[in-house]
Amino acid sequence: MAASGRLALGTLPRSSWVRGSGPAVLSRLRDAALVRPGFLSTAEEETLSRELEPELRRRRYEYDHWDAAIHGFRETEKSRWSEASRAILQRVQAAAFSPGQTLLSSVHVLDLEPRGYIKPHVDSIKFCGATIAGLSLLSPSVMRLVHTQEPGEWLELLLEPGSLYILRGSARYDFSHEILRDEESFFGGRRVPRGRRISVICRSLPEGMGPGEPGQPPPAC
Ligand SMILES: O=C(O)CCC(=O)C(=O)O
Ligand SMILES: [Fe+2]
Ligand SMILES: [Mn+2]
Repeated sequence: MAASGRLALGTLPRSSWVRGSGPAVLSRLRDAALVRPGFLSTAEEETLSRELEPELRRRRYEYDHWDAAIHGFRETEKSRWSEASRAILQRVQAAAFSPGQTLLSSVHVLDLEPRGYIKPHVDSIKFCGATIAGLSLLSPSVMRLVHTQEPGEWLELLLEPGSLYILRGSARYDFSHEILRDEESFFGGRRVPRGRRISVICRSLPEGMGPGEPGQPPPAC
């Protein structure tokens, strides 16, 4: 049963979802890089994918931008949501953001095809604030964080469908993040085969920028 399966997830240790180069980085990022497996019920996953599918299907997958961080993707910035999806996004906001943080008014929806992947990057500090929170749908994937100054320091997050990840503070500013391509998609010794993955990403505005001010962020963050 899906419901009992989801409950059981809560009893598994953090090491089932988060691996790292060592205990120091694991402990330092304990509150900065989080995964909440089973954050979405299967009904909520279906609500989101049903709503997103028609909008995504109108777009083409993009490839081969030599300087682009993301390959094999299509995306949209969505600001109008059904009531059911708004309730889900409110749960994300409550789980990931503090009451003082303002969110970008549109939510970033990214559809990676099975061969699609995201190269290491740090989200623009000009357009995105301290917190990034993402829901994963359809396919599991592995997100790797690598310290931008100390490449030996890394963390890997196993992102199952229905999970929520949160990157904030040091994990967001001092570490790059990437989504591994299918050939490299392992969580420790465990192969994590990549299929099509949709992510729904909420971000805070840079501190001191109001939601209605000029200089709204461009789609790519
Ligand atoms: O798909 C994700 O969860 C992350 C996407 C990402 O890193 C980005 O758009 O900057
Ligand atoms: Fe990113
Ligand atoms: Mn982006």
